Amino acid sequence: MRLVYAREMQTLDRFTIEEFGIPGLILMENAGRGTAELIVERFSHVLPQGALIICGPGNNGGDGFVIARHLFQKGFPVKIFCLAPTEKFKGDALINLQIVKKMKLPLFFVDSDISTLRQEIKACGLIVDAIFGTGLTREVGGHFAAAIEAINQSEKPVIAVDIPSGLSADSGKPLGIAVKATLTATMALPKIGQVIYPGRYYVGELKVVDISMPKTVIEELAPKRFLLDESWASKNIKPREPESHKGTYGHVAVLAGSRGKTGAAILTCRGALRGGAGLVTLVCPKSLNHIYEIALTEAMTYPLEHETEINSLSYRAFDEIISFCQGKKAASIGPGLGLHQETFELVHRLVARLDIPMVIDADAISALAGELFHLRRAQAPRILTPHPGELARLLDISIEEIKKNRLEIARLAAKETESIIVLKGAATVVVSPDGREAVNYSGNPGLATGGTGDVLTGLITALLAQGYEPFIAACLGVYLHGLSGDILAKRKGPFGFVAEEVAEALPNAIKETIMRKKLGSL
Ligand SMILES: NC(=O)C1=CN([C@@H]2O[C@H](COP(=O)(O)OP(=O)(O)OC[C@H]3O[C@@H](n4cnc5c(N)ncnc54)[C@H](O)[C@@H]3O)[C@@H](O)[C@H]2O)[C@H](O)CC1
Ligand SMILES: [K+]
Repeated sequence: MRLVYAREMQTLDRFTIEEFGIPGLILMENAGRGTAELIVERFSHVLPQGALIICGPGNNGGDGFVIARHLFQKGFPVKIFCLAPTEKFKGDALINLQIVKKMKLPLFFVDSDISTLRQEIKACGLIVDAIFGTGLTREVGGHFAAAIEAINQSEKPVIAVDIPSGLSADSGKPLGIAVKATLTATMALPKIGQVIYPGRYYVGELKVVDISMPKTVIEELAPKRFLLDESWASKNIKPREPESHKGTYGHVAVLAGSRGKTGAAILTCRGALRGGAGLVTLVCPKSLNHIYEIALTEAMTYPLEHETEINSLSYRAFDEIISFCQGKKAASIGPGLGLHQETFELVHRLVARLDIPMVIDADAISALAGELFHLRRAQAPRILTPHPGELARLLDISIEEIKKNRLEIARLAAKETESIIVLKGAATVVVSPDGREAVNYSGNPGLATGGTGDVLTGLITALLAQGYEPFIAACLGVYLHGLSGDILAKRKGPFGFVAEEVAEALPNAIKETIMRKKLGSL
């Protein structure tokens, strides 16, 4: 599903109305009817106590009038509270206000004194928040803020129309105050601010309402920005053909590990194996080989003579590594690699010269700080998987700057490095230099434990080795990795599971996603 900013949504809206001639009133009717049907489906147990629809002055309020009308038609008691006088309403919203007036639905107008509204909030079964949608332009104040505060204190089920009122559809931050919804019924497409933090806290469960915006409008005009959820993943995962063998799924080379950090190499191999690579070989310093021979069963090792005094790989092994990688389908480099100058020199040369797709993580990202031109000389796709600290070092900016707008900075990084950027965190974003981007919707804080990044690196490399197009490999890896964490959070608990288990749960995540694909095709 595509992800949009408010202004992009408004353009799609306008195009639908002006180019396809679908009147805004039809869109509003579909928006309101679809939301009313969702409310009946999910909240019929509290509807008999009455639905309280709170409307703002714009088309979001207009949606609210349509919802009230449809709930009334289905026999449920409704009460409509308008936070603006009739003369403030225009266009489709005004038309729907006049309809509910003619139908004599219970309709009240409030301004500064919201005492009546407070009483109704206490007495109702559920609240429909139709105050502001994508037209929110400034900090919420006055009686609008008081109403939102009363809604949040009510502990009633709250259905946000299009977006929780007060939440910025773009930044995902509240403009002063925002409704904390139980469920958000968003029109046509999810908005960026709903799927990143803190927006996700305010949205509750997110459901998309089809308002009959023509598919071609979305496919041709909507930005190539994707929400990585189970529907996206089930469309992009490829089930296996019966006539296949290890070679079909590629041989992954892992360049990782050094003294004291052998676990990172082992976890990367585990991620690659559980991610479906046909074969995995760990290229390692000879002095550590005996450790890996014991720790790794399904993965092979390729021990190298040349190593540094901290038992890390050295550029002196460059030629040998290049010849070993002939015929391999993809490589991981970085986890636990060490920060030795000779290792950094090796990273520079391999990133520029190794002509197979490569996932660059951890110490290999640190090696590229101030050396981005090696990436620009790359002869095959590069995927970088930094956490905010690593990206801050790579771009020589502060972590605060990254936290302020993760997607913006990831775009800058993709451009500067001419590589795909996976900026890990809540929520992980994937940005490609060709303009495609994605926000991950799976995962949870239980994944914030050492080594899960190594598993992700191996997993993405395995997907590259199986022939997934690099941007898809990065997105599918991020999604499956997060889903593994969700499976573990359900099965074991909100945190306390470890990286090894995330690798082990990958087959379950793959199964769930493929099952969903099969169901989707039924
Ligand atoms: N395809 C679709 O997505 C459709 C969406 N619909 C609904 O329309 C709204 C957007 O409507 P719009 O009139 O542009 O704005 P809002 O209703 O969100 O409200 C803005 C309204 O309020 C005023 N305002 C803005 N900020 C503040 C503030 N802080 N304090 C006070 N007043 C404020 C502003 O001047 C406007 O008048 C969308 O979200 C959907 O719900 C269509 O119904 C169907 C198609
Ligand atoms: K709203």
